[in-house]
Amino acid sequence: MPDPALALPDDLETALARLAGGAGASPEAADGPVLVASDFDGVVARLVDKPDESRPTASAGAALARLAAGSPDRVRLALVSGRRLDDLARVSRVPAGTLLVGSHGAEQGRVTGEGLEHTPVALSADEADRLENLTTAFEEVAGTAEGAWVEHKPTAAVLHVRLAGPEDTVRATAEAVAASESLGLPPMRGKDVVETGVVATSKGQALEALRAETGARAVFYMGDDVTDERAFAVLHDGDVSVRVGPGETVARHRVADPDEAALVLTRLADLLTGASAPG
Ligand SMILES: O=P(O)(O)OC[C@H]1O[C@H](O[C@H]2O[C@H](CO)[C@@H](O)[C@H](O)[C@H]2O)[C@H](O)[C@@H](O)[C@@H]1O
Repeated sequence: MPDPALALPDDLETALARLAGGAGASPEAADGPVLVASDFDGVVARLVDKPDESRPTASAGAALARLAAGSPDRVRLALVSGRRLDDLARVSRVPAGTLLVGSHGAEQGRVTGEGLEHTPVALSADEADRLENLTTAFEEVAGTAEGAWVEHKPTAAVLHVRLAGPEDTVRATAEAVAASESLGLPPMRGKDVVETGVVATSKGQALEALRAETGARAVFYMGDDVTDERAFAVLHDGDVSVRVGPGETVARHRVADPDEAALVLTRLADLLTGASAPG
């Protein structure tokens, strides 16, 4: 159960009710489910030092389970993450029926009763070469900064500096950015990470693909990082976008942290599954 002391801003409550087809919904908004899509780290799960140890907050996990169990005519659930897909399925523990996007859009899959269903990414020979060179460069950088380490993904390498000291962080980050650019690959700056991929993707493209796949009549998206801005940017009137935490955003709404994000998911579960949280 979310903290009963928490409350959502009135304009966000109104937007969620409209999205669900309640007060203020337009008459033509009758067909198709609502796609409820969310980022994972920093939203469904609090940020932690070791990505392997991330888990959904209890309230967010409960709300996701209710949304996944909702009628597919009314709601479809998706997580859209920078994590590799198999890692996202493992740490998020979302139930069958949930659609998953990993590696910022480079990987797509779904959770079924048998586990994760997806087609592994196939890199071209050129992409595989570039990934190997990039990974080698990032490993060299990490080797010079105590606490830094490299996460390996099917289409990207990530330099993590959350556990490095301030000076090492600045230097290693600059070196990883320079190494990426020297290979002709645009680096992404996330929260205590530099992430560089060899396949052009974005969470915005991924969200548009999910909208088409699910035949959604409206889309909800919530995220906390710069990569989520690409997803907010593809939303339009009738959709709902929520930024979690500080930072410039094009999202229409903002909540403070994962506790408030869990409250948003709980409200959506109340509205879209027609049942209140078990008390
Ligand atoms: O798109 P997201 O689901 O938000 O994933 C973005 C990155 O998340 C992970 O890193 C972040 O979370 C870690 C665990 O809390 C934290 O230690 C790290 O500093 C954060 O940047 C993940 O490891 C990355 O691969 C994702 O791209």
